[in-house]
Amino acid sequence: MQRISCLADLEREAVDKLDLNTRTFFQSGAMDLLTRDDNREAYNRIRIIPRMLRDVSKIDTSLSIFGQTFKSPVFLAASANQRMAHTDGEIAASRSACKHGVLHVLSSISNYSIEEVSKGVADLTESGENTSVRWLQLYVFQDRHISYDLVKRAEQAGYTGIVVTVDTPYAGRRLDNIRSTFRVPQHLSLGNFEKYADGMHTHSPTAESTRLAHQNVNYTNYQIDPSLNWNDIKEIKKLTKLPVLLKGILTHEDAAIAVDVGVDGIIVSNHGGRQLDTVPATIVALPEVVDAVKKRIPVFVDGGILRGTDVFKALAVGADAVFVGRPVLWGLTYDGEKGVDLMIDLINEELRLAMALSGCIKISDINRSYLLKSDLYPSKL
Ligand SMILES: Cc1cc2nc3c(=O)[nH]c(=O)nc-3n(C[C@H](O)[C@H](O)[C@H](O)COP(=O)(O)O)c2cc1C
Ligand SMILES: O=C(O)C(=O)c1ccccc1
Repeated sequence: MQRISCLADLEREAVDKLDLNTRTFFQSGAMDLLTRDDNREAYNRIRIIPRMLRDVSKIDTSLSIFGQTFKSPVFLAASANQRMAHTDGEIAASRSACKHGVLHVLSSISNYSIEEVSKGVADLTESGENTSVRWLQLYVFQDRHISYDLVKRAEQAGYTGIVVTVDTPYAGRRLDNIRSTFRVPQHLSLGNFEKYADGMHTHSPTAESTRLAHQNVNYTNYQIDPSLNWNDIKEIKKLTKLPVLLKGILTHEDAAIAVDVGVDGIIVSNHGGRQLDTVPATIVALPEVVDAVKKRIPVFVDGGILRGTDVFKALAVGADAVFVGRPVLWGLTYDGEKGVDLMIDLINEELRLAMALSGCIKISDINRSYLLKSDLYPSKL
């Protein structure tokens, strides 16, 4: 077997290992996969303009967000059901993030619960050598009490941010999942909802949706509330002192409203091309969001990031940091926690090299002057 040299190698190895059901769940995007694939192709169309002779013998990839410092700007995105990739699932991903000094976002639809993941990383933080920074990704369910309780549980379990996903009032139409009749394996449950399966919560995502998920009925709707709107975001802001971020913003208009209602951060995302097909690639949508936000709150981006140069380009446009989604699943599938370690090491090494070869010594050095201007789409402006 050849050595894994980059995240694309890791993807190939992982895809070879997975059964059709899981592989299709991980790889799928909405309809014709145009946005999923465009996320990657749009990075390929951007050229980096390098500068020389700047003593690049020491490269510093550290940064700070909401007062917390990180060793690298490549963070781990939330994805549902990570135990489908490896039995250690979300705990393995979170441990790997912790050891590498990067952020981990736990999905609401995780197999291990909010509390189990906190316990699962506790030994790493005891020595004081590592700090574990975890945010909770929040789906707002029709039974609001459940979502609000998840926020409280996250606070109590030491999570330091709430990421509200706003692009999923309904699940996108993922044709391959429909064709292959996707199912969540019987032995997996949704860790966060076990305590609500008591008959009191008629819309509990466990009471109904886990059963439905096992039967392949409406698998991703999970009682997510399609009535979610800006007033709910204000309510969530009142509910918690933690920073509240919106994930799934793609326009300067929504970015401006988000800042106005007091949101603490924006993740420019099209859900890895899994929601509305034919929306723009996220690196194309990013400039107008960055320009609208004017550095008042941090802006992040995800979708299609696979190489150090992709990270460099996103930061050059103005993202504070990026998230990788599927690469976490490829790492987990390949070798659990060690596979995620490998994924993070590879992309960080590529980022360091991209910085050195373009003459950027620290993260704050990276800006739009390192990109060929004509490659930066004006978007719809
Ligand atoms: C299998 C899978 C499950 C996902 N589950 C969630 C989820 O539960 N909540 C959420 O906000 N985003 C979810 N996402 C979207 C990711 O957070 C992220 O936006 C996307 O994967 C980024 O694109 P990338 O995979 O190209 O890096 C999921 C993505 C995948 C591939
Ligand atoms: O598949 C997804 O992208 C996703 O966000 C999701 C949401 C609910 C249940 C399972 C997956």
